[in-house]
Amino acid sequence: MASLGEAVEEVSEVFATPPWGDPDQPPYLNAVVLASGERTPEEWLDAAQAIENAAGRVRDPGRRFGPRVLDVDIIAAWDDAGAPIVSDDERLTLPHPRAHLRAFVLVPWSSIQPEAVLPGHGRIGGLLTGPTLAADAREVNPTGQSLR
Ligand SMILES: Nc1ncnc2c1ncn2[C@@H]1O[C@H](COP(=O)(O)OP(=O)(O)OP(=O)(O)O)[C@@H](O)[C@H]1O
Ligand SMILES: Nc1nc2c(c(=O)[nH]1)N=C(CO)CN2
Repeated sequence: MASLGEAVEEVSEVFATPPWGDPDQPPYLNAVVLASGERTPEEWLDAAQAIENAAGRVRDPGRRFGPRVLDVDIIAAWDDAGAPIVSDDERLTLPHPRAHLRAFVLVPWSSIQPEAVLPGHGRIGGLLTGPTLAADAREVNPTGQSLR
């Protein structure tokens, strides 16, 4: 967080979440950060990966959704005019291709920006109360902890 400095606008509290995609691992701790600034989306990804590397992130190619010490994803980005940035690039896909399936992303995001829209998928409140995610959302629990 300190490395993002004044770019940070809002930070959700930390939520305890059941592991998604690979159940044989402990619960995760997830939070969402809203940030702004002059960085391009690729520069935000560079910053995210630098934070992961500094935390000692090691990738296990045999375990796609396995445990990790820290994972920082770019969920969505908007240009200066407020238009969503869309990218099919493998290095940076925007919006994040699995964000709409993940209560562990949408519940923390909703807690700091309840009216937010995930580009291409609609209001996050609608996603969270829909048939796919409502049950998952009930298992995302606030911890009272803060990243700040
Ligand atoms: N929106 C994005 N945010 C973060 N990484 C992305 C994004 N789009 C593509 N990538 C690429 O995905 C690669 C794998 O990232 P990572 O290891 O964090 O995936 P993961 O966290 O295991 O899975 P997931 O992407 O489903 O959360 C990164 O090297 C990065 O270049
Ligand atoms: N609850 C939860 N599950 C996950 C998470 C995560 O951040 N939270 N990240 C993953 C890697 O993409 C795989 N599964």
